[in-house]
Amino acid sequence: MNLPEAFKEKMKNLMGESYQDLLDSYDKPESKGIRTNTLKLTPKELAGKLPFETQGVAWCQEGFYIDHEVRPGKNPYYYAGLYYVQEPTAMAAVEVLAPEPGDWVLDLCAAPGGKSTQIGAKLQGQGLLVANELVNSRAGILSTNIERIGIKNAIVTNEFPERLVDSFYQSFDRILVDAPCSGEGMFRKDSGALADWSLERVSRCVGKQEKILESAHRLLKPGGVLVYSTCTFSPEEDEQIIEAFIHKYDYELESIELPGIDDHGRVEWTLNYEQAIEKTLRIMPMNVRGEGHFIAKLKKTAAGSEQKEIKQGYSKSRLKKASRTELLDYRDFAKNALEKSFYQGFEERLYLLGEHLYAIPAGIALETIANLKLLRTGLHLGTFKKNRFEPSYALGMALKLSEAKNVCDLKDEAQAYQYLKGEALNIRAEKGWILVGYDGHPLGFGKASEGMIKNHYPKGLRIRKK
Ligand SMILES: C[S@@+](CC[C@H](N)C(=O)[O-])C[C@H]1O[C@@H](n2cnc3c(N)ncnc32)[C@H](O)[C@@H]1O
Repeated sequence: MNLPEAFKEKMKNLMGESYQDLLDSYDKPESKGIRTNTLKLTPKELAGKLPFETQGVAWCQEGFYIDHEVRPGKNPYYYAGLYYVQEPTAMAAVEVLAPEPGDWVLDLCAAPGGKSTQIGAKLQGQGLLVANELVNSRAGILSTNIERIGIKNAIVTNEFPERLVDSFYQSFDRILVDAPCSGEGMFRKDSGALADWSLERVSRCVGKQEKILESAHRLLKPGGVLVYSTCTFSPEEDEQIIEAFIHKYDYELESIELPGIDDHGRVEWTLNYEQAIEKTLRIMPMNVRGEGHFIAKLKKTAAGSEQKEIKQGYSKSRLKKASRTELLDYRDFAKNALEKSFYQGFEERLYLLGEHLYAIPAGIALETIANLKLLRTGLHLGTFKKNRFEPSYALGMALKLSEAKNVCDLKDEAQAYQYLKGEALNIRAEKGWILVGYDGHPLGFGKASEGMIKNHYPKGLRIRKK
């Protein structure tokens, strides 16, 4: 691999004897992985269904290595949201974050959503996930991934991290900062990171990371956990930034124990020889089957001294509580198409954004999020069209087949592709909205009439060919 000279020189100076091992690792094939979506099934159930070989990932019970020839995005189970395609070492950061059902969790740099979907699965629908992404086009992809995985309790924002502080000052139990970085650990996998690399880029990344971490500090509850991760080797973006952070704010570094990874941050790569840096984790590609990462786990030991109140922006919000009459068509749909056990829990949390109906996550006060640029405010249930209610893709993916009254569970892969391509299905079913699934898991909605199921799979997601 053609590595930049300045990078090689820097790593040679830092790594000494093990430098050659790092160089050799670039000639090995990249590792590919998938992670089970435990909102839908167990790892064992998934492995039993897949048409390709899998091998467990030591540090993530839900993770599997797959052969580098396999194309996991080309399988109906992928579209059914049964797994997320994720590089195995990238699964480690959320294992360290270890969110629990009921937690309020913020993923500050979230797109395309590998770690957010992992957090969403660990929350099991309880608590709150705020997935934030600064770049608008990337935030759209994040939102679609969250929908495909079937996460009900997530808000997707498209903001500078500091803009979240007015709404969520010291609100989160756990925050992940999977920072934008110089990507040195991804050179094998991502030719863009290799082409863009320079020493100046490393310095620019440090500036961004410092700002993001400062916002994270203001957003985290006292006693809360902050996990910082990068996919780069440069000490400026790893050990040094964490050393400076714990010297500036009241945090303690916590030791990280992950099966299969036993390498730590280098105290000798810091500026002030902070011994606690040993508690951070380095994932180096010559020691582990996967790409390079750095992870630090920090506990906030004292409250911030700012006297900050959550801003009230309710009057500016376009989101409004839905009235009884506005909800008539939705209620008709819900009664006829869904099991009560699915929808009764969010009856009091129904909000309208224009013609779109959302069930916002429990515990969120509208005034706290009113001023934010929101891409998804919880579970998008559907859209009112000329006094009709049309269920959304997100709703289809958040349901179990057993929670819909009218269901067509396809067993044939060719028929599943027909649906995913946007074609009508020649199947006779009870008239009305019907949840179309493949092998026990939803793919999306259709509408049955006269011996046909009309396709309602979103146009933007349809696949062109098998
Ligand atoms: C390493 S990627 C995140 C990957 C993601 N966590 C995942 O697992 O799929 C970093 C993200 O930070 C975003 N970003 C770039 N500049 C940023 C900034 N100044 N503040 C916050 N996020 C930023 C990038 O657009 C990118 O999506």
